Amino acid sequence: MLLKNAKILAVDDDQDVLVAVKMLLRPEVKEIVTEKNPEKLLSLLAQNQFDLILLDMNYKSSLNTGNEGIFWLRKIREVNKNVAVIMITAYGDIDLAVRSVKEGANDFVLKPWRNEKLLVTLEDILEKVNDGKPKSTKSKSQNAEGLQLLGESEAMQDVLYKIDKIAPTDANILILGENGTGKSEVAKLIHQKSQRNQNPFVHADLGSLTESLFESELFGHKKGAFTDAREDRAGRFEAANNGTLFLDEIGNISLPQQAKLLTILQNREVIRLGTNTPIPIDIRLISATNAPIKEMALQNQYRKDLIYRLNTIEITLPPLRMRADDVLVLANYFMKTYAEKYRKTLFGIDEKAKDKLRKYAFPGNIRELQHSIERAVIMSDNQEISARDLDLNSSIEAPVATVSETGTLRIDELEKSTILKAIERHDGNITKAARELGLTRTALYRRLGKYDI
Ligand SMILES: Nc1ncnc2c1ncn2[C@@H]1O[C@H](COP(=O)(O)OP(=O)(O)OP(=O)(O)O)[C@@H](O)[C@H]1O
Repeated sequence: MLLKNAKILAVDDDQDVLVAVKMLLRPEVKEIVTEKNPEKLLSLLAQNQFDLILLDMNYKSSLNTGNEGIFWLRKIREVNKNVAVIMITAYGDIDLAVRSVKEGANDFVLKPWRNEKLLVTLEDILEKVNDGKPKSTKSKSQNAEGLQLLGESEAMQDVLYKIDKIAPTDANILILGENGTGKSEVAKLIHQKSQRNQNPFVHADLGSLTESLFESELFGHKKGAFTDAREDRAGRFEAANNGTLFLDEIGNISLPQQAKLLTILQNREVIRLGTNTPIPIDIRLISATNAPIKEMALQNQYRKDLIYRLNTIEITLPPLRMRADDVLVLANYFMKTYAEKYRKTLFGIDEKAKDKLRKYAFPGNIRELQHSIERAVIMSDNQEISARDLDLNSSIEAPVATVSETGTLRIDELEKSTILKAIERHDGNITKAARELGLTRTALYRRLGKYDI
């Protein structure tokens, strides 16, 4: 169906939103009806044949949890399975919005929206509903540049869907997840799907910066500002101007560093070391950490105001052991990639090897799986990877064994014991232990510090 033939209902208790929708849609559609009170939804549906409903997720009169939106969505679906429903939501409710799509909404738009974007969304949905194509817009995992984020598990599909929705906005994003879960890949994908994709994507690993290097790396310096400053140099913030700055390992910085970072983010300008001239910066900020920064904030180890700045939208990447559906998908993908690299003729993974992979807890997550499969491909003499080719640390098979009485995974314990065993196996050789764990040496050293090993 074409937008100009559509009859649309907009329900929102914010009169300003309704006026804006009316002004935008009146010249574009056959009819636009607006309603402030969601209680009137059902009678409106009984009297009219709407093609599409724009439905707010929050109504001020009731609890502000967004659940009212889902409540009304269900009511609509009880009486009409076909009408297209687009939820209107704020950044803070994005998880609920993703849930609403599972509950039968066709899509959601984030407030405040760009008018052209809203019109395109409406056109797309109306066209799909009319064509009888699947109602919800399932996420594509690959972008134009070919960066591939695989994952068929529900958790990963949610993440991919969220990425599609938030990438075009300029909102700051905080990515949480254990090591090797794909945080850097997600950051790159968001950049590539954003409107800044023609501009730089700059990665700054804060975990590997010493106290003295922190400022000059991030903010730049003037020649002579300190002993080693042999020439003027732009920092990562400047390098990322008009593009995206990815601050990795954001949980690993000291309180004074947090304060400096916060100032830059608030002022949106940097001052190179050794100068007094502020340089304006226009960046989209993506940060990532495997540290529990919200808990750290409760113990005053992390600044709440910085978390607030970094975190307009949060994406949590689940550990691989919680995404059983993805293990074999990823394993097959890595097998093909490495078979090509090492010129091996491999057609698959045999049943015993699959079983071994399914049972293993993967403390190093996707990175560990990737390294294990690379090794297996090199080791393999047959046309399939066999269990023998997979050198997994059998002592940490069966993740159930690590579940505590409260039902939560004791990840730290699991991680610590895995590290200790790897170091023991390699007679204290950190490089070899790091390789086995699928970590960089720096990352392993950080963990040694963390666990007092
Ligand atoms: N969904 C995915 N599909 C395919 N490959 C993936 C996926 N996620 C991660 N990878 C691969 O797994 C490896 C680890 O990913 P990445 O470096 O993004 O993890 P990370 O969470 O940033 O790790 P760290 O916290 O240690 O920096 C990379 O080689 C990446 O290409």
